[in-house]
Amino acid sequence: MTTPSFAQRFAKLADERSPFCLGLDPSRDVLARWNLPDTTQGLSDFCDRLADAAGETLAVVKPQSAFFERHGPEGLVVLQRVLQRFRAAGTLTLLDVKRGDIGSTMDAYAESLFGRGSAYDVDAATFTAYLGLGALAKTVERARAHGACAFVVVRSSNPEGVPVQNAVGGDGRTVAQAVADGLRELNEKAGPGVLPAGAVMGATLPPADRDVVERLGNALLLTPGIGSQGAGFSDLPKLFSGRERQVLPTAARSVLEAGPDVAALKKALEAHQAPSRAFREGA
Ligand SMILES: O=c1ccn([C@@H]2O[C@H](COP(=O)(O)O)[C@@H](O)[C@H]2O)c(=O)[nH]1
Repeated sequence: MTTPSFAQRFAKLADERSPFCLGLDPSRDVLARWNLPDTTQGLSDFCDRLADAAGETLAVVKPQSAFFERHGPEGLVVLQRVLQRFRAAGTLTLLDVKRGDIGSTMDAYAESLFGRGSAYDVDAATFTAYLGLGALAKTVERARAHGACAFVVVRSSNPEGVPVQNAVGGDGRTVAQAVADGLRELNEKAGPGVLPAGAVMGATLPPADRDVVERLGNALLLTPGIGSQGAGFSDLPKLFSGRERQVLPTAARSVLEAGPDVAALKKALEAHQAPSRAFREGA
C-alpha cells in the first residue's frame, strides 16, 4: 500500500476539521503572560494547554523550533513529546525550522525530520532556498517518499524579505518567481496530486504577488502573517482566490493571547478555524 501524501491527508482533515494551522510559539513573553516559568516545564505546560484546547479539532500544528531550541536539548525533548501528543489527536505536524544548506547537509536535516524512526518524524517542515533550490531536491524527494511535505519560503510575510525575494535575476525573473517555477517543476515530477513541495507565501503580501501564486501551480500554500503581523482572513482572497483548497491559513500570537485559560483558547481557536473554513469553501 502506498503512503498517502501530505496533500491528501491535509485535504481530508481540512474538510472534516478546518484548514487552519496553529502556530506553537512559546516565546519568553507569552510564557510570562500565561504565568508560566521560562523553563522546559513551562514550555511543556504551555503546549499541553493548547493540545487540551485543540482536542481533535485541529488539522495542522506548527511548532516554531526556535522557541524549543532556546531551552537546549531538553527543549527538543519537550518538542518531540508535544509532536507525539498532537499526532495522537490526528493532527498533522509541521515543524517551522527553515532549514537551508548544501545538498549533502540537507540530506542529514531531511533524515532528522521525515520518516518513521527519524528524530522528529514530522508530516511537514519549512525550508529556505538561498543555497539554491537544487540543494533541496533530495529533501523534497525524501518528503515524497514518506508522505510528507517540504514547505519552501517563496515570499515571506515580513517586509525585510522584499529586497532579496524580489531581486531580478539574469533571466528577468525575480528570485521568488524562479523559486516558484522550481517548486512547480518538483511537484510535476512527483506525479499528479502528490505535491511534496509546498510554498510559504505571506498573507501580508500585495496583490502583485498573485503572479507568484499562479506560478506555483497546485502547490500547498502556508500563509503566515494573519493576526499579529497585520493581515486578516479577509485579505486571503486578494492573493489566493481560485486557490482556496491549497491554502493553510496560519497564526500563532493572535490565538495564544487568549491563554492560559483552556476554554478561552478553545474559543480563540474556533475564531480562527471558522473563517479558515469559510475561505476554503469559497464563502
Ligand atoms: O514568512 C514567514 C515565515 C514564517 N513565519 C513564522 O510564522 C509564525 C508567525 O507567528 P504570528 O504570531 O502568527 O505572527 C512565526 O513562528 C514565524 O517565525 C512568519 O511569520 N513569516
